Amino acid sequence: MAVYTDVPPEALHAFLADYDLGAVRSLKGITEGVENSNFLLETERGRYILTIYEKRVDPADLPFFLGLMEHLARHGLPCPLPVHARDGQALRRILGKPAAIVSFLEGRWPRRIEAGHCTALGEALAALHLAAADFGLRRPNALSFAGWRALFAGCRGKADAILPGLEAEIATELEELARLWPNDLPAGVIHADLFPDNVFFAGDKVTGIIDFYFACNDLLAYDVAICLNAWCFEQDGSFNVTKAKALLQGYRQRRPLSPDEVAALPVLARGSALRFLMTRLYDWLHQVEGALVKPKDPREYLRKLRFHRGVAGPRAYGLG
Ligand SMILES: Nc1ncnc2c1ncn2[C@@H]1O[C@H](COP(=O)(O)OP(=O)(O)OP(=O)(O)O)[C@@H](O)[C@H]1O
Ligand SMILES: N[C@@H](CCO)C(=O)O
Repeated sequence: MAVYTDVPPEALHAFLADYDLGAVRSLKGITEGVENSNFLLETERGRYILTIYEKRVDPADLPFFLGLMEHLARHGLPCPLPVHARDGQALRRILGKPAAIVSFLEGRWPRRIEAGHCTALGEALAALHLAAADFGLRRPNALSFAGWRALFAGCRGKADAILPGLEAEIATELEELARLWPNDLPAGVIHADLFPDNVFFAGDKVTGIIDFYFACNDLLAYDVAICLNAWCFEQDGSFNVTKAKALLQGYRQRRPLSPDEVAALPVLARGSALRFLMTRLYDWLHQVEGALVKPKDPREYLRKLRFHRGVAGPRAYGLG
């Protein structure tokens, strides 16, 4: 459930008075998502999403996120287009909190992932990387090594309650990855959280890419590795090489991967698995009493991490 802020009609009317969106038809809270409050807003002009940014998003990052969505949408990517108020600003305030209105995107995220979704996803991801190449703002990845170490420090002495030996395993992994991490691969703006619930489809066609609130500058192939983790494992934990092959083929059709990027995939996939293991572990161990959001299982990402640690090389992902 992600509606943390209640919007009384008077507040909505005062807020919308600064836009050219016509009269309000309805405002409905959207229960999916966890970070922000999202509403489906219908006005005389059409359908929009109103997002109120809650505590976990740093307001200083919002110009990057909104600017990136606008840049990508203007380059033909199916991303939310921020709506500017009459003063020219897309980032405004409602009830004392930062807020923005963006265009509504059609389609549904896939509940059952097929290889065809993975091909289209790969193409869309490569298109995003290419289109973002001339985006002017920068944002370092807060969830890279320093971020992982900070999360780990916050879990010290508690991780083994989830699985005996987990703390030592993470400590070793952090050390190994720091030693193996490639620093000279092509870098640029990445989405960094392109999970199935952030990609809308109509059939096999991508109609929407949302949730840019982890986007940042990092290695482009790291974004591919995030998608391998999020899209190519089955419910029973097995890795589906057909889906991985489809994803990589789709990506490479638009943006070829260099031999060094291919060779680095197992390490990047380990790092990406560790990133989601750490955020999930932290959230699991710091659950707020009475919170409406059920934390996601960190063990899913531990299993993925172990899989990538065990692969002999990039051939495991269907690359010849
Ligand atoms: N532009 C859009 N068009 C259509 N639906 C949208 C759009 N943006 C968001 N939604 C809907 O709102 C839901 C929540 O959005 P989102 O995933 O961005 O929430 P969040 O709380 O910011 O993120 P998180 O997934 O990290 O918790 C989505 O699953 C989708 O149903
Ligand atoms: N996609 C993340 C949560 C939101 O960023 C996860 O599955 O852990």
